[in-house]
Amino acid sequence: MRTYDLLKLPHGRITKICCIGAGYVGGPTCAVTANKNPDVSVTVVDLSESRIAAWNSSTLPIYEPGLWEQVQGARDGGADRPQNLFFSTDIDKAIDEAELIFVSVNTPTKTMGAGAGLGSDTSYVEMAIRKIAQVATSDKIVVEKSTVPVRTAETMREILKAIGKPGVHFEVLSNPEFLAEGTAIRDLLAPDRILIGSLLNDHGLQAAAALAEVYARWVPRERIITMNLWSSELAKLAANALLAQRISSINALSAVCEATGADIDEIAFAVGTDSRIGPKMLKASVGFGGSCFKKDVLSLAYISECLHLPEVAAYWQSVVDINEYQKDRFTKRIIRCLYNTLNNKKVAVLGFSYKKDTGDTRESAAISIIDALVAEGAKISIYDPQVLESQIWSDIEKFKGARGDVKQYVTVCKDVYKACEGAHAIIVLTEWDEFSNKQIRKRMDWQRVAESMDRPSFVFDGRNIVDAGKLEEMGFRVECIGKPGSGWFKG
Ligand SMILES: NC(=O)C1=CN([C@@H]2O[C@H](COP(=O)(O)OP(=O)(O)OC[C@H]3O[C@@H](n4cnc5c(N)ncnc54)[C@H](O)[C@@H]3O)[C@@H](O)[C@H]2O)C=CC1
Ligand SMILES: O=C(O)[C@H]1O[C@H](OP(=O)(O)OP(=O)(O)OC[C@H]2O[C@@H](n3ccc(=O)[nH]c3=O)[C@H](O)[C@@H]2O)[C@H](O)[C@@H](O)[C@@H]1O
Repeated sequence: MRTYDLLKLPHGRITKICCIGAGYVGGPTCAVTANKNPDVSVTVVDLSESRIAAWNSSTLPIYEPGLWEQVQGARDGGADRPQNLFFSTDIDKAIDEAELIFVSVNTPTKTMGAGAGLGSDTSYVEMAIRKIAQVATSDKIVVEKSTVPVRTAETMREILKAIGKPGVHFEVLSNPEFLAEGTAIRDLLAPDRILIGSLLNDHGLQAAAALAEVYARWVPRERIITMNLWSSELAKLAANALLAQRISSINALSAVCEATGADIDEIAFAVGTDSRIGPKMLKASVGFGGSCFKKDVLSLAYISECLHLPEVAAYWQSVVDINEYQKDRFTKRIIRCLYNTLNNKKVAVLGFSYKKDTGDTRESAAISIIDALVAEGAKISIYDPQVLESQIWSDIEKFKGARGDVKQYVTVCKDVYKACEGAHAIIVLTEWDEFSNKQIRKRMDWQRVAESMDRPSFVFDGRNIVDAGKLEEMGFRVECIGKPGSGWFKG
């Protein structure tokens, strides 16, 4: 076996990067990497022809503030910079040409077999690894960017060794991604940390150093952390589990607030000023969504179960259980306030994405809440400033509560006023700035909405972004998360 040695890299450093998976992570991370490393060629590949075509067009496949500028600069080049970002479906060529390959494919929750509904489905990762092993004719650094169960790198190493061509050496690194959607570009440009896990032998450390060089072009050295492979893999799951646990904790407290007259925003402020707790990720909500929190917490619970740690598994499972409880509690409150019948009542849903500044709807609380309201016979009109109408219909088709054609019960509106016209209730499910009546600019005209609705007009704020007092002055009855509602004695 030829030994892997960084000095054998052309120019002694990374000059060509390939990224397998042109999704929410692969696209933005590579756009920033290419911008910050103009002398490195970065090719993002995907099985999906339509996704690659979109990345090569002026309508990118995902909405993310600041993404267009990053993509355009490196993809199209200009007078002062080369073209060094490419999107392609020629996976084999990109793999073979690169010295470093990011694996950034999806790792959803398993839907069948052992661990269905809990464990991570690593089949896309394995498919990508097998492809690398089959195609590579020169040494490669293979970087796990996807979030994976701890010790996945061991499986990757085994497959690469078994299938790879004789004399070709692969070094596997873990380099989990911590960006959040909606702030992806900001997070990538100024990350809290870059985490690189490697084997702690010479080859592993050399490969980690090569990857660190790529990031060091824009990330201060002290923020580039290196550690052993397994710690790095587990640290990613741990970070998401702890963040999700904070949200479930504050949401559990919000139930206590609603029963007592305490205010969850005041509680979050009071505890968040303790420097040991800190203020972030303490915003009570209708429940966390997104493609990762639920998936990664369940994955950690399943790993714990497989390691014969049932108490640990139950602990993490409870984070997801509270999240489901929060969505259910909010839905029941809506039904109760609307006099226990929603039959044929128009309900306007403002916001369909799982958080603001993204068009992503994966695991959005809106999906299960609307499903439950449809089951009660409500007529739902949905408005979201970014989610594509086709995406909303594709999510709604999976409804359990629908009777017959779902289009009898649901309409998708391009105009917020049309969505609210004649409604008995408005439900705010995403914290888009325009829904807040606290903002001066770009906000919707709540007075206009008040005049167009049926009475009594309810607002259920699942994000605590409205000023309830002001809306009550306009005649609304307002129910927020973790706060006394309009019906409360305010003494
Ligand atoms: N979405 C997010 O904000 C974050 C996601 N992550 C993790 O990053 C990974 C990727 O997530 P997303 O980018 O959101 O997923 P995504 O679903 O948006 O993108 C994954 C892409 O990989 C492609 N793909 C799958 N198998 C392939 C193969 N064998 N060859 C070529 N292309 C293939 C798919 O067609 C898809 O376009 C996941 O493990 C996720 O947990 C980590 C941090 C943030
Ligand atoms: O692994 C991942 O995919 C990513 O998951 C999250 O990022 P993301 O899901 O994009 O967005 P968050 O801002 O964390 O929000 C997740 C959900 O929690 C909700 N949330 C967030 C914060 C809060 O205080 N309260 C709250 O309800 C959001 O509305 C959203 O539905 C993590 O924040 C990222 O660090 C991580 O990289």
